[in-house]
Amino acid sequence: MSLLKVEDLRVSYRRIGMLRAAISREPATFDAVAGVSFEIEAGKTMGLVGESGSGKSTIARTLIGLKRPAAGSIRFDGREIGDAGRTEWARLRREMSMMWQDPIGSLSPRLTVGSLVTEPLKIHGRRVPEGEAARLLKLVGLPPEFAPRYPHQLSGGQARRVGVARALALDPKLLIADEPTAALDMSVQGEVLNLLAEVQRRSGVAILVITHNLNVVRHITDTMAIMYLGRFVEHGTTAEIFERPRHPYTEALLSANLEPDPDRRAERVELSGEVPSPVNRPSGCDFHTRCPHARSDCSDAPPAWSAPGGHGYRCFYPLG
Ligand SMILES: Nc1ncnc2c1ncn2[C@@H]1O[C@H](COP(=O)(O)OP(=O)(O)OP(=O)(O)O)[C@@H](O)[C@H]1O
Repeated sequence: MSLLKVEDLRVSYRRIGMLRAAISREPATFDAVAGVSFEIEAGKTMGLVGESGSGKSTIARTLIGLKRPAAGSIRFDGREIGDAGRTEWARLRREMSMMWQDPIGSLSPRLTVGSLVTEPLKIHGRRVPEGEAARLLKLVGLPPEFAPRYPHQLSGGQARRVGVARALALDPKLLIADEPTAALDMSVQGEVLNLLAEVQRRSGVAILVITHNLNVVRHITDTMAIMYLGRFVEHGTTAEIFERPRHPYTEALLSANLEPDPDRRAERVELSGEVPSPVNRPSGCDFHTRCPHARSDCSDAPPAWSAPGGHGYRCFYPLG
């Protein structure tokens, strides 16, 4: 059974310029997430990939209850949570935890590492057992001597480790990691990804990784989805998508992000044009204005979602 099941999720924001919208009779809101469906099984890792503004953080904020869905369903551990009230969220926040971007900035500068990692227990009114800080630090490969230090005394990689320890303090079922390797050197990036994989093996936590870095996705995820303008353009197992991308946008991202493979994808696919805004979607396929393979009818109507054998994509003319 899936731990998290999201169906046709829509999340909207108010447009800027309400008065203009009112006069021109445009809708007052726009969909930053426009009908997204996915599942994550217990103990598995999914990657959510897309350029800035594609809606990744909006999905994360909705999953953890900071934003209400406009429509659709979010089932977590068998229960609908899209309409959960305050009391239920108090419980859910113990079971879903979020690792924010910006390792050092997201840690309170006045608390020691020891207090930071045990703080979630205190917030949820739990007793902090003797030696708990040392146990949590050990879980993320830091010695107990780190407990009295302050965030500004940590390197980027150590701050990430403290972020992971803090996120695991309440033994959550789902961990949402927003750009877990941002601003880290390549070698430290690898360490943090290995740490997440190791922590998952030991605790069985499911992980949703949000990133624009395809190397991160390739390294640790089982399944992945590629977002464009608030919709999935492709979704499937990570192995399948890397082996055989079907959507031209996925192909372009793969060719831009990864070391070129001399045998297969030697050519880099350059995308032309600006990323459109979800406030003013193009007609037809969202991607046709930048697609190197677009044909004249791609602007007529939006393509439907096809999912032969479970590997889904949204394109009239998928790659072979
Ligand atoms: N509070 C807000 N009010 C209005 N529009 C917003 C708000 N937050 C985000 N948006 C818009 O919603 C869309 C999706 O933004 P979102 O931050 O979810 O994208 P993202 O993929 O997470 O980007 P990034 O990688 O930069 O964090 C964008 O068009 C953005 O401008």
